[in-house]
Amino acid sequence: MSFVSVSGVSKRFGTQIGVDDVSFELPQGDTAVIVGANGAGKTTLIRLLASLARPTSGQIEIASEPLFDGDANVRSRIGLLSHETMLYDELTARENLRLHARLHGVDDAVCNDLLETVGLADRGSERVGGFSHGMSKRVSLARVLVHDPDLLLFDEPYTGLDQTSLQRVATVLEELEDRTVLAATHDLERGFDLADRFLFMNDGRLIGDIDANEFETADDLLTSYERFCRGGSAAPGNRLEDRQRLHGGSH
Ligand SMILES: Nc1ncnc2c1ncn2[C@@H]1O[C@H](COP(=O)(O)OP(=O)(O)OP(=O)(O)O)[C@@H](O)[C@H]1O
Repeated sequence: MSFVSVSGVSKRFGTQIGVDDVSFELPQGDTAVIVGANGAGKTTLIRLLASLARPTSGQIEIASEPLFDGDANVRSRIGLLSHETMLYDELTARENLRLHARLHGVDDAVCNDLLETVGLADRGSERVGGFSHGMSKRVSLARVLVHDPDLLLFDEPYTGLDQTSLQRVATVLEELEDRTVLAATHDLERGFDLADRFLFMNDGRLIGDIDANEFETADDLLTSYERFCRGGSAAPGNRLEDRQRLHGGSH
């Protein structure tokens, strides 16, 4: 059964199209990775699912509840990791997590566990304002996990990270196996390690929705990405002729 249902969703900014008539279903526990060139609509789609923006048209349902104009509690089942850290610089890492835990009525104890998970157990008493980008991102990731959301949204989770933070973030994301995850990334190699499915976007449109098993290697994914997202040509799909095209006719 679908946990996320996106049906005919468009988002316009005046005459500018952000997302154009996008539809897909995501079953509970699946991870879909959104790929596409700059301006393809990835962030806009993530923001719509996080209910930070309202679609111009179309419907979004989470756990069979409408995301807009329905029970607002559905929003507490969503966690977003975006470009903004959503942290208070003047508070310590642990205080930031505790504040979020209290807002969601979650026991504080989880905060220390999550600092451990993101590799910052020994830095929890330091002000976040003094942290590097990578460390702040790791605290943000811990914050997103505090209330144990059912749907996790990640917008470019790997961008600008040092190797230690990159490795840690990648490991945490790969271990979220039972969660429903939608992640937008330009990092095709890490996206390949994460995805059950790939959503290819171009000019706001969903031009392909492909099972990760269709790609044997990250290079296969890159080839398709170059062909469909950069070239902006025909949409890949799950039909046999598309598969043959994606794999150069070898399957
Ligand atoms: N607030 C806004 N006002 C006007 N246009 C916007 C706004 N937000 C996004 N857009 C436009 O919508 C389109 C999709 O943008 P979006 O940021 O979703 O793309 P993206 O795939 O996330 O790109 P990137 O990889 O560069 O982050 C772009 O043409 C962008 O200029």
